[in-house]
Amino acid sequence: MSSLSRAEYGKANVRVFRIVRDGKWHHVVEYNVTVLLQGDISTSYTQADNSVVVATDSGVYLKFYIAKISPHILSPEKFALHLGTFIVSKYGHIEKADVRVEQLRWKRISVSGNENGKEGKEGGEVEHEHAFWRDGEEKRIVNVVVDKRKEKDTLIASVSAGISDLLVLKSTGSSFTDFIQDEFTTLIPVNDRIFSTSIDLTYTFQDISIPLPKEEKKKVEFEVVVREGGEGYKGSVWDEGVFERARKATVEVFANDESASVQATLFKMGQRIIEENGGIREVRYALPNKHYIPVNMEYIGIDNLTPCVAKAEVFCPIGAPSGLISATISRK
Ligand SMILES: O=c1[nH]c(=O)c2[nH]c(=O)[nH]c2[nH]1
Repeated sequence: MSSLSRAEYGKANVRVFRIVRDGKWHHVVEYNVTVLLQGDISTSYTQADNSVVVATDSGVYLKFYIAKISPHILSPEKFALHLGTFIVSKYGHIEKADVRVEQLRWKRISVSGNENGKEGKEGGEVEHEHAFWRDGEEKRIVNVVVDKRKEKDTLIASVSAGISDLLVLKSTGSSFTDFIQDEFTTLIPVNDRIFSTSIDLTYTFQDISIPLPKEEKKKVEFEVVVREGGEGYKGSVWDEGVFERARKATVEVFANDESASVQATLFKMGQRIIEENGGIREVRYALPNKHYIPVNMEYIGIDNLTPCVAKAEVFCPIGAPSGLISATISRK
């Protein structure tokens, strides 16, 4: 005997690009959007009953639709909430929408003079009105789960956000000593080493509750959600500053910390984000320790390791294996 214990489905990685025109001053966002749905859909698996299926293909146009109509499109958190809220309130039998948005990093190109940009200081650089460049593979990540099962007449949304694929490296200011020495230990303790990682950060806000309007339960207006200080609103999920503060805290601690280990630096990063952002209840990092191995060049008659390994100048970056250091830091 067997039974269906969990089911969710949807369309993954729908690519959406949107321009918002403020006269000649354009804003652009590019998102990869994934939405997975749960609800009263089990018969589609167990009885081949497609009458309960919102086709994943429709999911593509639902995303384009909200990208077109949402006044919140430039904020990935609000866009994700708008999309999730719209879906669970439109389809009565869909109880939960799990929305993931990855925002690619398009930044304004700076140019000399002020022909096509905001007025800058004479001879200085100005931001261009409508020209952008991709600033690496880094992504801003948002995960929103909108759930209408938890409480009667209320949608509960959990919101987390963060960063992925932010590659950083420092060439000193990092050591790793005093670790366990036994018959398996080959690593040499060092007071000075390269520290490089690809930052994967997730911070989680307090849950938000969105009251369903009494008369028309099927038609939740997103405006209910964004009303500042609304019921259940306890933090700064709407505050665009959170992302920039969390990013700055992460890279500043990385750069300035005299690191005793990836673990110790990670904890300091998380502590600073919690301290600086009242609406965040939890921070999680996953940091691969990307190894750079000093090269022994004796084979070709060159000394690269004197007076010690820490003074090496030529290194071989290693793709795999890497250490993987992860932790969650929570508000007390
Ligand atoms: O910062 C580090 N933490 C570790 O747990 C570890 N293990 C290792 O081999 N190198 C390092 N570096």
